[in-house]
Amino acid sequence: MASITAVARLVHINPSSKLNPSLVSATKPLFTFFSLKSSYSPIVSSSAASLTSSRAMSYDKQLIAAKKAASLASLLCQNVQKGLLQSDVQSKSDKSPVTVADYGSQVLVSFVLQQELPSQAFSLVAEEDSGDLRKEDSQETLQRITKLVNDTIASDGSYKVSPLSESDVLTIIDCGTSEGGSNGQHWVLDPIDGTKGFLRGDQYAIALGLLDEGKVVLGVLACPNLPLESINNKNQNALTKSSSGCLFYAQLSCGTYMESLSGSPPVKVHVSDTENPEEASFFESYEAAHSSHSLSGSIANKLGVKAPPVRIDSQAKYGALSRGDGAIYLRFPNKGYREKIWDHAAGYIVVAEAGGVASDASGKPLDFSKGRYLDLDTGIIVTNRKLMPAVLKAVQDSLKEQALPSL
Ligand SMILES: Nc1ncnc2c1ncn2[C@@H]1O[C@H](COP(=O)(O)OS(=O)(=O)O)[C@@H](OP(=O)(O)O)[C@H]1O
Ligand SMILES: [Mg+2]
Ligand SMILES: [Mg+2]
Ligand SMILES: [Mg+2]
Repeated sequence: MASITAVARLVHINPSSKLNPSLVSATKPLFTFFSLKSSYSPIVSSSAASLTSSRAMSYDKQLIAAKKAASLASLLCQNVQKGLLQSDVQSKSDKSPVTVADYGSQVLVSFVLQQELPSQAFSLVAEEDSGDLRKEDSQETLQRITKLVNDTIASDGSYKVSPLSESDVLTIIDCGTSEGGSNGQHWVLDPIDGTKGFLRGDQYAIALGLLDEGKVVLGVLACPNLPLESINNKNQNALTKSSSGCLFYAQLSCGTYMESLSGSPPVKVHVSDTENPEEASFFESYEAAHSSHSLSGSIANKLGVKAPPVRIDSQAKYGALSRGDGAIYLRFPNKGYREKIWDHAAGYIVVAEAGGVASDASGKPLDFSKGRYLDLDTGIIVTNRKLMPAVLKAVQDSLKEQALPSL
């Protein structure tokens, strides 16, 4: 009952009335015209773009809500990063780190989306769950998250709600357990992508996407430590300059825009249009455990790429690629690793709407309709249309060589 009351209060419905059906996992489209969007293809051709442009306004409200949610979550993350305490970091059962900011960001995004879109069905596929926070020894951490969230909501001032209780916070975190899929609309959230980068004081992103009938139709990437200037390998010292951070956003058939997190006017961005692999610099994960640096090195050699790789954490790589800081993003996790949709959904549409393309190593487009995981062959390649055939060939040749027994 406590959870029903908590969530009911969030959307201003009478707690004594029946639970708003819109709060239960959404599987049906709200309006019939959403289902007409099935013509969307991850590689947006100009004809597909013109076919859908008359309906592209459909996600405007969701975009405004998503930008607000990601911006507020960024504030919380920036405050935590400034004064990171050891007790703010815990280890999840898979040994990956999670911080009070990951949880706080997830609560804020879920809260803002429900506040801003009260009449819409709400389904959220998000990285974090409340399991560890419900353990006895997490009481202090939960208190800290609750205070961080309440302080951030109060500092924003737009929501006249009483402060969230710890139980509200746990309930809201668990709004993120949706399985997603190919029916209806689902938000997809990585509350902090690049937690290791966040802990190092480096790059991280709040990554929020929206799926409609299994396709990504909207994405917002807040990158609080990414400068507005290019971070291409000639300008890597831009990464050490203080900056207000970047907000990238994209809506199906409407292009990709970037503005500063402090609210500068948006600029339309486009991926690099280079056709010459020798001029193309590439991005890869900072963490070698997340993506084979030797394999991408071999691919870059085959392509004749001259510049050294730019290694930064998180989907900030997709943001940087969308504005042409580099031309290729290569990602090759260890065999057996399953990619999650929240690690790519927002970044994917930010790049696709800026004119880029993404595929797995076999050339198949990324498929976000299969639930919480992406089903892929071997790795992820993101680049512009002109370079994709050559990059794909170099990837496949390198993978074949790697599979050969060494003499
Ligand atoms: N073993 C392994 N292989 C591949 N990927 C993994 C692995 N472990 C984790 N992750 C996921 O990587 C997410 C961080 O993104 P990046 O790899 O782009 O960042 S980094 O440069 O490596 O820091 C990171 O996202 P967050 O957990 O949100 O930080 C993970 O989902
Ligand atoms: Mg992630
Ligand atoms: Mg994360
Ligand atoms: Mg994580």
